Amino acid sequence: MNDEEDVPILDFSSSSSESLSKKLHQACARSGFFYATGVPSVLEKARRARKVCDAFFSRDVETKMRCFSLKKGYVPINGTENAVRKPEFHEKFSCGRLLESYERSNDPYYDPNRSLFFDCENTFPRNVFGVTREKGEEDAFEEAYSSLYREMERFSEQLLRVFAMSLNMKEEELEYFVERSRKHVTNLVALRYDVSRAKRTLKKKEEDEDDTLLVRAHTDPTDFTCLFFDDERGPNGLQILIEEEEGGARGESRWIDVPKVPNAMLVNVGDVLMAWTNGEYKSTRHRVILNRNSNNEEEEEEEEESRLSLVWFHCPNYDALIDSRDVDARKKNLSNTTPPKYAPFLCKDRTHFQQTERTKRGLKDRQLTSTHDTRVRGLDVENS
Ligand SMILES: O=C(O)CCC(=O)C(=O)O
Ligand SMILES: [Fe+2]
Repeated sequence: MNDEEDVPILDFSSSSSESLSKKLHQACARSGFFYATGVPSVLEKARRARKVCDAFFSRDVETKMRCFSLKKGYVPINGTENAVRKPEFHEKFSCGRLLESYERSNDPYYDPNRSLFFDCENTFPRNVFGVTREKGEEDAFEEAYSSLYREMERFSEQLLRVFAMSLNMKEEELEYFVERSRKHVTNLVALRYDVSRAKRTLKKKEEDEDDTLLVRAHTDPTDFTCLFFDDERGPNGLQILIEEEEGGARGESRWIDVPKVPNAMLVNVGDVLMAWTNGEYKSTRHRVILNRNSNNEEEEEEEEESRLSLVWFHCPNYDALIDSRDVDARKKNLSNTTPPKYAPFLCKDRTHFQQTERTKRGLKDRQLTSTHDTRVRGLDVENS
């Protein structure tokens, strides 16, 4: 199997098409990773958001720290603990739901005392501009970032409907996932990895495998995640673990590079959708390796090297019940269902935002991984 089959390209320009839903099913059941094309307005907004992020990250730390916030704002290098993305090699800007104040105050779902998902407001940088060359106009950070956020909310609804179609759900049930995501818990995160720093650290050490990673192997605690990369460099070091199919050598698996596809957005299935589909859709392990050949020596002397990815983490409503039997019961062909592998759970009990609460209670981070542990953490029955 080649990389293009492992990460197929799906055209979303006509989302009602049967062939899209078939291909989506294949992709999600095989590697859980695919590229979405035919989404020009998403890509245009992502390109603008990247520009303002570039402009923001290039500012000095003191300026960036004006919008410091561990949850919704800027986090500098070494600013937080994270078992997956190494804190010493990345800084980030994180943004949550763009709620109107009347929504916050009138709906108990958003009550900050009730949930830690909405207990903090966004903190946007001020006076950051990124020149969009084509039009010669300037974008303010908040405007560009929020407009991608809203576009991703729209695309997510479209995608959730196609997920329902691809699972062969009945016509009248195609809103099943959308309905459970009306008050979604989402984060749009800009991650800037300091590649030069990681390379310098690596040179000074006896390296082991972990030293060559910017992001350790993990699965996402979302229903799905979308990623945007630099047009020229592409996913630059992002790899996914392809497990040998049944009949292949037991336990055999191999890391493959996610191929570069211009004008496309990468999408991957997370743990929540895997549980919802009773394991039919795969939440595949991925990691980011330090691409040591990405700059030649001369350039390295002159230019600091970095890697910027924009990541849309999507989770359904925090009180959504994730129960594969409920999904199965809405399918056209009821005889195709399998006994549930995962105990039903509320979404809020599984997402990694919940780790803040777990840490307070002295519980281990579910994201902690090693190359030898079980493929997906936290979804086992006795744990729920
Ligand atoms: O930055 C990337 O390319 C991947 C990040 C990632 O997988 C994550 O944060 O979950
Ligand atoms: Fe991830």
